[in-house]
Amino acid sequence: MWNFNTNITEHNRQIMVNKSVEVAQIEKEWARRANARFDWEKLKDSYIVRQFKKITHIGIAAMKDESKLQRLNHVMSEMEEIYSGGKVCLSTGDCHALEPGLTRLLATSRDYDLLQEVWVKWREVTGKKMKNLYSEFVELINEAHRDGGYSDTAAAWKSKYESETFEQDIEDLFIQLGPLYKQLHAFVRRKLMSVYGKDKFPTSGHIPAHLFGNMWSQQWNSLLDLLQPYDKESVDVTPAMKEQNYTALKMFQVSDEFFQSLGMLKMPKAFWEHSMIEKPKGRQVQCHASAWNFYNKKDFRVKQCTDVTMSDLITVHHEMGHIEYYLMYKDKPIVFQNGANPGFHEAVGDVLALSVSTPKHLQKINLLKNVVDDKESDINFMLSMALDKIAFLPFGYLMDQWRWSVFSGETPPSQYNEKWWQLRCKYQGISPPVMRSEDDFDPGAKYHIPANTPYIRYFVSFIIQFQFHKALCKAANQTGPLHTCDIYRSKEAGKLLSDVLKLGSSKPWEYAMEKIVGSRKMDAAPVMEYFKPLIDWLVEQNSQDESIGWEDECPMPPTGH
Ligand SMILES: O=C(CCC(O)(O)[C@H](Cc1ccccc1)NC(=O)c1ccccc1)N[C@@H](Cc1c[nH]c2ccccc12)C(=O)O
Ligand SMILES: [Zn+2]
Repeated sequence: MWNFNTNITEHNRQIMVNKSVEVAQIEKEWARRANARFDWEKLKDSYIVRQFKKITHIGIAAMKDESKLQRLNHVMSEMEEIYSGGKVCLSTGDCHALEPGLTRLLATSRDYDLLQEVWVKWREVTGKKMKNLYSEFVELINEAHRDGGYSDTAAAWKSKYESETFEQDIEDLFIQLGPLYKQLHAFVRRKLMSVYGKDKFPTSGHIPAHLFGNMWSQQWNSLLDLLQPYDKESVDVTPAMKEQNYTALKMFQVSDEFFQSLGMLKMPKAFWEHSMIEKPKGRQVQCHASAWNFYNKKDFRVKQCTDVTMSDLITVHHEMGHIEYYLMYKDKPIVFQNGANPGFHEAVGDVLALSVSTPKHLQKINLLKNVVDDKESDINFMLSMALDKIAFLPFGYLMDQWRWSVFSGETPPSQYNEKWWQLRCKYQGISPPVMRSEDDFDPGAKYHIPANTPYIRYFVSFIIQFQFHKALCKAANQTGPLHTCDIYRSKEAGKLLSDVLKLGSSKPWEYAMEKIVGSRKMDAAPVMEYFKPLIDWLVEQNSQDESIGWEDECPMPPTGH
């Protein structure tokens, strides 16, 4: 897997596909033995029962027909290759890959037509090319999970949260945070109208999807220079990082130092020796960031095509959070070497990044100079955080709403793109800049769809990371508003977090949640508390805006163009 992802060749694909079939045989045999020899569900020791449960739930390896498993792995590697090889040639003559070229263009250009060309062409060279592969993939992966005892793939994915009410809980959280998103959406829409002209916006209230500075409109922090309400030093420290000749290595060292300041574990030698932290020249790699566990208690790696930007500094913390979790549970039985639930694994690094992002912390590490502590600076900062964390919520929610409907059969291949845009228009209040059809396959333009990586974990993470942040700030004796808290150097906060990370998946996640935050439920209150001053400010800013919100249905995109 590592070799294929860091050097995509036919040779490495063959090895990877064959290897995964071989590993599946072993997992299947162990699961068979466990079930044949023990009536383990009736055992009294819940710790033992839990281990048996993990041994017998082996994912797609359960596929009975080996040649179908071979085909499934091949189809997945083909989709990943299409995505990672995606290149877009613009009418300017320049050709770019997603990272860093298209990402930089989308983040910095304010040219409506150029942004639209990048948005359309990326979808042509990725999603459009994998539509048939994806429908074959859905059939095969559903068969694999049915062989494993689940009704479909969605049921297998949801089972990781071990909760009958999981879907309802998620929906409740999304509804609870909807008004906050609507306020932010109205504020951003008004500003973008003043930049691009009202005539570029549909009367339905939607915002054209290519104007957010992000390929998927999932995080809007690249728009901060347009949106920052008060003229103060920008909290986007990308210029300072470039000025100080930051390198990818320096960014990882900054993150490593933060973890150590909490008394948490530093990166082992192998991490610094084997990680791929920059895009290599001369070979095709999967640039989407990821953190790898080689299950030998020594070898842990990050693969990231790091760009020297603040956004990537945050992603560095995200990936290091995965590695920190690996290190914390490395001495647990293999079956427990996982997050308490997938959302926990995604939250670790982001929790630290909430502290790193504060102006006072950025000043501590010399990336901001004359930080003033006044209301206007506060609003600027909270807006920048909302463009990352609040803007993300509907996207984090809808990705698997779409996939669950596909796996369950509710959305057939003939409606893949229609269903996708229904959700995008309804939940995000965005619209496609040009006509879409079923020849397109826009979900495939987002890494996690061809990579078959579940996504609701990020929605869960964006909620629980604020619960963790609040609890760690209390442990660090941080008084003052939640959004100003920086847990840097707090050994108490570090211990509170470490003690839970060490559990891995050996205890139900509600137990782990209770150990950190004192309650067993996901709760949006800390998110609301963190953004409270901004919410009041946005409501006041939007009070003249008669049209908060948008119609459920997608508008007709402009013709011509
Ligand atoms: O996809 C990622 C980061 C990649 C990952 O670290 O989550 C990576 C994805 C992956 C999963 C499986 C195979 C290959 C890649 N996940 C891991 O590396 C990972 C590690 C341990 C356990 C589970 C997943 N972030 C999401 C959204 C996101 C969440 N937090 C963020 C912070 C900053 C920027 C983006 C995000 C995105 O880009 O849409
Ligand atoms: Zn992650």
